[in-house]
Amino acid sequence: MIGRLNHVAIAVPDLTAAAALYRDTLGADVGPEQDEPDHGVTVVFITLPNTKIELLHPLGEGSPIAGFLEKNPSGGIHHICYEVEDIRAAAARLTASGARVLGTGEPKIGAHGKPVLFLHPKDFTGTLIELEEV
Ligand SMILES: CC[C@H](C(=O)O)C(=O)SCCNC(=O)CCNC(=O)[C@H](O)C(C)(C)COP(=O)(O)OP(=O)(O)OC[C@H]1O[C@@H](n2cnc3c(N)ncnc32)[C@H](O)[C@@H]1OP(=O)(O)O
Ligand SMILES: [Co+2]
Repeated sequence: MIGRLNHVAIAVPDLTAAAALYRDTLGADVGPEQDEPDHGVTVVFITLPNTKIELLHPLGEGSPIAGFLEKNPSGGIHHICYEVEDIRAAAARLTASGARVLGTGEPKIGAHGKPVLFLHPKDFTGTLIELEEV
């Protein structure tokens, strides 16, 4: 069911500083800041030869990553995103296996304009998993 690793997301306390670190210190290909109000975050994508890094910062009230940054004030790896061919079939299979699909269970459109869903970290070895339909 899961395919390629689409991205690894890092929550950061200062998005501009983190983007500059990847651009200037690590010499990476760093994209622009992208507000994603429907997800309560601002993101910056860093394109690597074999996958992407997604820098995340809270946007607005009630951001789903605010609690994570309170617990990890320096930032930290927030989630990993795997690609799937059919996100609704994947969600149904996962729910049937007893895993929790977060939110309403309906996919939202993510930062790449594709449907995404999230799986509860407590069901997957303490790791927040995002699925993106490609
Ligand atoms: C623009 C879209 C973009 C894209 O790629 O397209 C994105 O990726 S958007 C990313 C931001 N959106 C989300 O993360 C949505 C899904 N996340 C959530 O719904 C919450 O973050 C949730 C429910 C996973 C955690 O929320 P919160 O921290 O407020 O809840 P709790 O404190 O009750 O946490 C429960 C339990 O889980 C542990 N936890 C929380 N976050 C993580 C994490 N990122 N990785 C691992 N574990 C996590 C937390 O410590 C609690 O554990 P406990 O032992 O009970 O203390
Ligand atoms: Co993501």
